[in-house]
Amino acid sequence: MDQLRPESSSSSSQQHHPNLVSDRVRINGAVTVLTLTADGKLRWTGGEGQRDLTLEKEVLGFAIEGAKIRVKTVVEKGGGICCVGSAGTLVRKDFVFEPLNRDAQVLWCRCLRDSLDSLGRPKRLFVFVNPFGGKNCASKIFFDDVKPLLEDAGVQFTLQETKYRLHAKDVASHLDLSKYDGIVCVSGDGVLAEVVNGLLSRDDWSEAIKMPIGMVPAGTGNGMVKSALDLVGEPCKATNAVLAIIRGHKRTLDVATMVQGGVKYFSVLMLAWGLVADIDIESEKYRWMGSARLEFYAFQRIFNMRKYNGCISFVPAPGFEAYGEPSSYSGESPAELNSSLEQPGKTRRCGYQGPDVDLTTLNWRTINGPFVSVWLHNVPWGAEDTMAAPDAKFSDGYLDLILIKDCPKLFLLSFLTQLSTGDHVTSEYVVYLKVKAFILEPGSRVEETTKGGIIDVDGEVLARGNGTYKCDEKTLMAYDKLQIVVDQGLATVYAPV
Ligand SMILES: Nc1ncnc2c1ncn2[C@@H]1O[C@H](COP(=O)(O)OP(=O)(O)OP(=O)(O)O)[C@@H](O)[C@H]1O
Repeated sequence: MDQLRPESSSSSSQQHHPNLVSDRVRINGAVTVLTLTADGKLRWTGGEGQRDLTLEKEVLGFAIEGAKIRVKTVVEKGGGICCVGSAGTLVRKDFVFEPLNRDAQVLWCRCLRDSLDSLGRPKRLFVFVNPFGGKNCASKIFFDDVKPLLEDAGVQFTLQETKYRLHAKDVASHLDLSKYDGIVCVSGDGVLAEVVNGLLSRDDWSEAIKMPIGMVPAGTGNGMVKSALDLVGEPCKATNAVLAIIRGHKRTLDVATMVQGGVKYFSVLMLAWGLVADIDIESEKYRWMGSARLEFYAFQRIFNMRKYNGCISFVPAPGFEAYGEPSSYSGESPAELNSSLEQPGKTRRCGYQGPDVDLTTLNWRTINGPFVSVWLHNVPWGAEDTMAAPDAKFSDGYLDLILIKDCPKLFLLSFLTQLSTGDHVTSEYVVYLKVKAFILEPGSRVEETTKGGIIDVDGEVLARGNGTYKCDEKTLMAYDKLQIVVDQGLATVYAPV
């Protein structure tokens, strides 16, 4: 047996990679040489010439079956060791080999185990499944696509179906995180936002928020997972999303802290006020239409275009200082913010209180309304078919602001159709810039001054003005001035790199 000692991972950067183990084994009844290299390649010669599997990319795990070893892999249909089908689609495929004696089997298992362990993949995951997200198919997605891959990879998981709104937040705020390597949301963006809010509400928030969060698309929007997969050109499919989690690659993600008085909310995806919020939230009336409700209601909003009074102030990112008029900080002073929850009789504040920056010293700019649409975005995609902010980055420390002050009604048609490509931001009616901090002062509709608008954050209603859809429902914040500051890379998500 040509066996070499396992070498440190630093050797993987060398050009010639020594073998961890190389030995004669039986594959499909024929004896051939199988080699595991120190750079993580499993290589053999079969009937069709030399074959190889990359541990990092294709191998999920392995299992002992009598004298054989079954290697669980995922390969592209039409490539790798699978022969038929359309390229780009990932399929599970087993590769079975039989070492020629018991000692060799033990050695193969040890080397495969050590190699897989050195990849730093998660071993224990806490999985949320929202059975009512999207088209109510999250449970099916979990059992058909997620569970088999986790089992192939030997990942232990604890499954929690969400039973009510904010259930994921409640669980994340109390979960014993020492038992898990990551949290997974088989859901839309709403549950992801709840998990982030739960983690940041804990006393140990600074450690808790480092817990990697994985996303599997099973909601209506799925903007975060679409953004993560699209960055590397992968399709927004459950299999690709689960593989990103199993492989354990991570990215940091900016978190926006929204504050109004003593009330806080942490956002990871977007804030919309005006056109986009109205379409997103008010189209709920037509939920029975399925996804067509958005287009249907968008037409109503275009031909009956609303404008909103109000004002926005922002701290521009370097290079965007020319937008708006210079102004000074008009939000609550740090002292005011602190005093709002520190009165006698109020409970002790726990959890993250937002970034510790002196907003009064920053370079504020202001734009006065009316506005057709105000939209802040943290990542490029707001939904699988909506590239809201093509220049947005996961952790650049800024939110992308997409602003329409005024425009012809018919422009909104092209605006909405161009959302699928991101071309809308190049329009003469759209202002597109990056901001570090933001103050929204939402006002009434220009045409019906007794009515206000809706503030939509990560797909949920943060605040509703008078006379809006479902305006009697309680919301976390009032339809009033609110302040947003971005924390660079505060959260961590599983994402292919
Ligand atoms: N069992 C439940 N009953 C009612 N609401 C729930 C339940 N579980 C989760 N939710 C709520 O559903 C909301 C949306 O969840 P999710 O993120 O999965 O989907 P989405 O894409 O954001 O929205 P959509 O519901 O439109 O698909 C979240 O606010 C969450 O709190």
